[in-house]
Amino acid sequence: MKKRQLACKRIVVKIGSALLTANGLGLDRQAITSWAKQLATLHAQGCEVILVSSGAVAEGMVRMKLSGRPDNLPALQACAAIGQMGLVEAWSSALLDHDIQTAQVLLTHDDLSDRQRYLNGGNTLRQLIDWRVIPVINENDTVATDEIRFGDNDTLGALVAALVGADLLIILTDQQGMFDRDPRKDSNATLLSSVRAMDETLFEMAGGGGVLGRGGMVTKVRAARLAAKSGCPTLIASGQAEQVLLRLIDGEELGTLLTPDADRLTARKQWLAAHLQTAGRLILDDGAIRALKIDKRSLLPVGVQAVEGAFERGDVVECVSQQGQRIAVGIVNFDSASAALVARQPSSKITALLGEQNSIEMIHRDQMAVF
Ligand SMILES: Nc1ncnc2c1ncn2[C@@H]1O[C@H](COP(=O)(O)OP(=O)(O)O)[C@@H](O)[C@H]1O
Ligand SMILES: N[C@@H](CCC(=O)OP(=O)(O)O)C(=O)O
Repeated sequence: MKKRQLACKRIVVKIGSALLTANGLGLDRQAITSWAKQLATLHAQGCEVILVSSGAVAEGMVRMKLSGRPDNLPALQACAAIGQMGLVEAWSSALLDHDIQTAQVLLTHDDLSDRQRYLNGGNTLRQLIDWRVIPVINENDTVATDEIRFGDNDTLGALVAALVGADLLIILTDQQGMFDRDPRKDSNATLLSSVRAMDETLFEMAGGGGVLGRGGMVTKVRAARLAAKSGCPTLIASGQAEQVLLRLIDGEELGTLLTPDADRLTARKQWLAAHLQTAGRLILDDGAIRALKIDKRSLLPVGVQAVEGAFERGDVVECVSQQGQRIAVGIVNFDSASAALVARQPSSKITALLGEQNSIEMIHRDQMAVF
């Protein structure tokens, strides 16, 4: 059997409302048990898994015995708050059966567009991953208004994949994958096996969602394009297919693969180069250059000899050798004054110098492009 070659050390798995909520009858606990078992197998194989799970509103509706989705915002948000309890409880107990801890992470669009909160969110997720915890992420529906909401969790999944530098985004839904037209409307629709995420014609084939889902295939294509910009491929597949996650990770040609045009490193470099102006420079010693170029590690303050320019936490800075040779660019975790204070200092001294910090790295590996 032909197999796909996919990197899958760090994966984001998004499970949609249409799939999770057993046709509007509340959470499908049997399905959750099955996905949790597959996630546990991947976890045991050393995979780092981040889950983006919808279903709060649908579960809230069932708990409140509502026959339809509320059409006013406070009722919708209240439903999400009620249902989110059931959602995290279901995932937490299903994964705990495999001795895996979970963490609830609720995000809004604002959290990921503000550079400080973007960095904090990324650092927290990385800490959870390092502790081998599976984060269970959803939109923070109780505070999200139209201006700040993602609306669908496909977009959230893609932004999380970019945030943590995932190797792969898997979107599980109620169809076998992406078809050349909506299979719900046309039984002659053909399943696409592999496409370029940036192919514009995909939008002509992607339709809207069902009663329970929010975005349909359009938001999944948009999500795949967002993920592709950070070099991450997306798989869209049926959550109902037997052992779907294990088979996808094994490379079986299930569902639809949406491929990025550039690999992760190139994409990250392009993104850093295109979107952000460098605001300052860090002069590195030889040990730090070796750590970045050969050991592929994060940049620690101890290897920074000097700090040039005025920058804020979250700005992009250039890392250069003492001879001025460009080594890397990346998003810095300290402002220039703090960076100057901790430069040349061991990590153990950082809290004493700056107080409790969200991160002790000057630039995290995931936020850096090395030349
Ligand atoms: N080209 C297409 N291929 C597959 N599904 C499509 C396509 N266009 C529209 N859809 C619809 O998208 C739906 C899945 O999206 P959605 O209802 O938002 O689910 P989810 O909650 O899983 O995100 C499918 O049930 C299908 O009707
Ligand atoms: N945040 C919402 C999910 C939004 C939603 O349904 O998105 P999707 O699964 O992409 O169709 C909830 O938990 O109900």
